[in-house]
Amino acid sequence: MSRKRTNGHPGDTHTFDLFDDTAAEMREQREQREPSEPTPTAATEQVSAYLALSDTAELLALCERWVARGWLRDLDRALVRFFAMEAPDAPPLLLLGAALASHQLGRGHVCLDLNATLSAPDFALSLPPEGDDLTDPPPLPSQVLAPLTLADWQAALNHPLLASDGPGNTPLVVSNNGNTTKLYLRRYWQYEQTLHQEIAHRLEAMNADGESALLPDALTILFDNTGTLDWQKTACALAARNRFGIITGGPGTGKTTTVVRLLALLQTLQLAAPDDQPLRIRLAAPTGKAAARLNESIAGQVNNLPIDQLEQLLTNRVMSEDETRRSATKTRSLHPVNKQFEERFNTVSSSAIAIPTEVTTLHRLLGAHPDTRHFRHNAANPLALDVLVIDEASMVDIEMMTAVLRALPAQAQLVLLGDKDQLASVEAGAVLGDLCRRAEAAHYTPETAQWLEHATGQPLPPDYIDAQGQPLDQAITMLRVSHRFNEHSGIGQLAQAINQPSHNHRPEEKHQAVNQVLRHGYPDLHHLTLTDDAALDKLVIHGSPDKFINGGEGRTDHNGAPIAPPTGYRHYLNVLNAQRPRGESFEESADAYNDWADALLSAYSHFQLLCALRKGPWGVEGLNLRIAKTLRHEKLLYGSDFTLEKGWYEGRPVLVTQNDYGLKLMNGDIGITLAVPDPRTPGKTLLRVAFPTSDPEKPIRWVLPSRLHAVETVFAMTVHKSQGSEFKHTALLLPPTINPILTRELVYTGITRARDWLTLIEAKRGVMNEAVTREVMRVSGLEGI
Ligand SMILES: Nc1ncnc2c1ncn2[C@@H]1O[C@H](COP(=O)(O)OP(=O)(O)OP(=O)(O)O)[C@@H](O)[C@H]1O
Repeated sequence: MSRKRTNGHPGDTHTFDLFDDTAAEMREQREQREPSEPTPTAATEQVSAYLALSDTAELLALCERWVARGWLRDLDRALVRFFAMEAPDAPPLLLLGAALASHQLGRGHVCLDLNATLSAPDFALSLPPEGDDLTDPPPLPSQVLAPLTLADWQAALNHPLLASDGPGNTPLVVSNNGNTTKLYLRRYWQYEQTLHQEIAHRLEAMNADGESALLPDALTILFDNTGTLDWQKTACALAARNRFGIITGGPGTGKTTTVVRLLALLQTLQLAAPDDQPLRIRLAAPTGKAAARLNESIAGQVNNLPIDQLEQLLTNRVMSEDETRRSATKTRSLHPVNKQFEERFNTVSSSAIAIPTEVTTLHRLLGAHPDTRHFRHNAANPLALDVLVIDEASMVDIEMMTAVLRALPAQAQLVLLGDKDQLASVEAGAVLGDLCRRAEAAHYTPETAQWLEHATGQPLPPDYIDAQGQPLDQAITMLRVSHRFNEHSGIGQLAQAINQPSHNHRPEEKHQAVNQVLRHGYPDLHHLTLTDDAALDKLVIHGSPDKFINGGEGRTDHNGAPIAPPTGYRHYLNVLNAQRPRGESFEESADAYNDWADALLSAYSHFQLLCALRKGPWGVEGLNLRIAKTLRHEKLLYGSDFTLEKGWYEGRPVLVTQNDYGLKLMNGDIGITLAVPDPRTPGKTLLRVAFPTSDPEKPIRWVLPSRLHAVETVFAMTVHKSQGSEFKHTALLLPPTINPILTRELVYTGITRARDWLTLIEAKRGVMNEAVTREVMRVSGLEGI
């Protein structure tokens, strides 16, 4: 094949004539085909594939076919159409790049990596869509891009109206770094630039707290000397030193525990300075569910803080200084925060060391304007705070993270908490994962190691010290010891085996490690390979406690408290029936109905089935209906097939899928549908959905089903939606065939939702092994900070 081509400069030619001769030949062949000829063969599809690179109309037609198949979004095609209209001389190859770059956003990537796309082109589209029967398929990207080199593609991206390498206002940005080329839509390139700059500025400006003479003593009060390297103490020290910090760790490694101590530490160091007011600290999480969970655990932990000892430390310090110069400080330092401050920041006590206990969502914190991308707080109207802590930061996408950093005052400190190995947000940008790529080996410089040893009294092992460490490395701590799952926990061991990065291990090694855990006979883990429907039905009804050692009896948690055996959905439906209030009037018996709903919601959190897919018999849609029918068969639910599939019925658990500020419901909230007395018709009932609130005065929000527009039944929940939640017994169902969505991150995220019990279900043996050796390819340019 001849490769006559130009470099696509508008001055050179108006058409990008890559493979021109071949394409012309092929077009001719196709035109000669009789209209009555049967459907296209592989050869004629190959013709379309080549034509798409030389002819804009052909490319648009191909995009159309991809959209019809669900491989590309309508949005992506619309963008390309628009570019083709605005710049008719745009090379088709540039337009193809734009379509694929736009498509990556819908799949979580902020840009298109051209090198990666050329080596695995079919990953650039949503292939294969669930349930596609693949008859008459359009050409695949691998067919379209087969003859292309990186240099060809780079040359085609050279179009002054549409693409530049950064400056200007072209809609596309091409970023060349060494041998890699990435194509961005400008907005996302801009987000990355802003994040880079904001984080780099904060890393340059260290906190005065890092120099405080009080730091080592305060850390000694907050952390017992265990004789081993305490990463939680290290995390607190580094976070106090830097204006930007990350604390990452798996489930139960003590992220919340650490951050509560960090807040006490920061407030103590602040009060030791002569002229400072208590810090204004805000806590936030990306979803309502995650915020509620942090709220709960923080409230529990704040009471265990050694506040008296920290206050004593402050008093001693003040007393030891020049009395006259410090007398004012003494009184002010230890003076409780005033009422207004307490109310504004919801601090826990009237102590001077004011620790906030209320967690808000990021949308609320920034002041989201419904239906726009804009927030009330931004660079021109920054947030009024000194410290912002964001939990579950792995779920924050690049757009939201940029909005947060833009709205943060320059002097304010940002601390991100999260599990770097979890699935990233479904929106574009795996910010936490990207920033933590080097967290495993720490890469602390000798200078940081020396400072840490002084602050914490702990020398760092040489493995974590690297003279080439980058500034960002110095602000990240990875917590490495799970306090919830010890070496006797199958959940913990499985998480660890799955989480070994594939580049360190051959797939067979990983399979072996995973299978060893599955076969070991851990008390909290059951591995189920489906051979018939009965086992799955039994699991969702009863939880199959008989499959666990001792029927799940006799286990205790790390604090010695007994763990109840695993349950299925019968558990909450029993509570629904057994504890139904007898009150005739919903209003007069409000407390009784609230207590009932509260007990029911708590019982619901004992079991959750998670799955990977949305569609098909192994996806949320198929499983929801199947489980509802199974529960009806057990006389635990009632309703026709139609009602169970599309309507409302008592016992229906629902998941909120979009924030609704009017109803005060957040994406991720779970509610349960209940029949309560109808105030207008005595003796009759009506359905209302009970949602938990964080308001002790009004613990349940009762909502009429007709007001709920973005909810879905949640007998089965996707792993993506389960992020930020945790269930006593989690059952993770993997479908029988491998699918691009099944990755190590997905399986890890699913199994770490389990608090006490995990049932891992393989619809067909072997899928788990395949899934755990496939990693999400995170494509972004967030590196080198
Ligand atoms: N250093 C420690 N020593 C003993 N127990 C600890 C320690 N740190 C945390 N814990 C306990 O371990 C459990 C998990 O801690 P925590 O909730 O802080 O972890 P986490 O990383 O925030 O968990 P997750 O996000 O998975 O819910 C808690 O019960 C906590 O009291």
